Amino acid sequence: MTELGFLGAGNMGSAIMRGICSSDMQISVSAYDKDTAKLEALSAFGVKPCKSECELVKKCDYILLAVKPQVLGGVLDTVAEEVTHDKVIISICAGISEDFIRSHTIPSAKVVLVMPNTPMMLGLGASAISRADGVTDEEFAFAKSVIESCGIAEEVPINKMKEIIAVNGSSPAFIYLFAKGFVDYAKSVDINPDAALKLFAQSLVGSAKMLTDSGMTVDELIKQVSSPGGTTIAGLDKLYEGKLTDTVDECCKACTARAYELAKK
Ligand SMILES: NC(=O)C1=CN([C@@H]2O[C@H](COP(=O)(O)OP(=O)(O)OC[C@H]3O[C@@H](n4cnc5c(N)ncnc54)[C@H](OP(=O)(O)O)[C@@H]3O)[C@@H](O)[C@H]2O)C=CC1
Ligand SMILES: O=C(O)[C@@H]1CCC=N1
Repeated sequence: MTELGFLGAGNMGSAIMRGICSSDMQISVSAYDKDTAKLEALSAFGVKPCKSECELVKKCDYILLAVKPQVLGGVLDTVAEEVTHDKVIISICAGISEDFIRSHTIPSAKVVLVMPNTPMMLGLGASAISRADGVTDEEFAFAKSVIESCGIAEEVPINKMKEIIAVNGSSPAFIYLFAKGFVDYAKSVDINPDAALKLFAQSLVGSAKMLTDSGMTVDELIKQVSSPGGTTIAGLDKLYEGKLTDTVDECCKACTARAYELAKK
């Protein structure tokens, strides 16, 4: 049976493990985390705890790196001797490149890079995925199926894995901040914030479905809501005046710049 192991069982690692363990994938899942309480919680899903990073890497065919980028170099140095040519390393660490992983393990390490997002916790994740040279079609298909156990996955060129972070990895936070603006407004005009949050959240779900399923472009969808002389145009004018799309562009660029900084650590 294929052995998949997780280094790190925090927010993202545990979300992916729960996704796999609730799917019909016939694989053995193991994990190591410094916090043994996290491993105990996952044992209820059938995840086997390991006592060290090295024990995990030694036993597994696929190793999924789910620690913070800032500690990854040290973790890889610890396990480097256990990384062999037949193992596949799947990394979800923001900013981390295949070269970084290879420089801390072996030059020919097989690497799959993934940028997931927190909606994975509900099985509604959106992950960008890419493979470095040397990963076979079969190995890549396996890695993709692991990620797809908790949402959708889209292949992205490997040299765009830092740029994509703003679009799906970090964007849930940007969307939540946007939601906060609407709920705060509702409160300010004496509307129950819980009702407002439900209405705004359902508007997000519905709008997302329109984006993917209506067959219309983003501009056409905006126009469809904007009755001539109506309320939407009045609101949109303020967003254009505030240069919302320029601010989003700056936000994405800052996100990408930080990913390049993390890549150097
Ligand atoms: N959160 C997000 O929205 C996203 C995160 N990512 C990436 O996912 C990765 C994990 O993020 P996230 O799950 O949020 O972080 P968490 O802090 O929730 O999880 C990381 C876990 O790794 C543990 N850990 C630290 N050192 C080791 C070690 N040597 N061996 C094993 N486990 C260790 C941490 O323990 P302790 O807390 O005790 O240090 C923690 O439990 C990051 O690289 C991040 O860039 C990618 C996309 C989205
Ligand atoms: O903020 C971060 O660095 C991680 C990567 C994408 C979302 N969270």
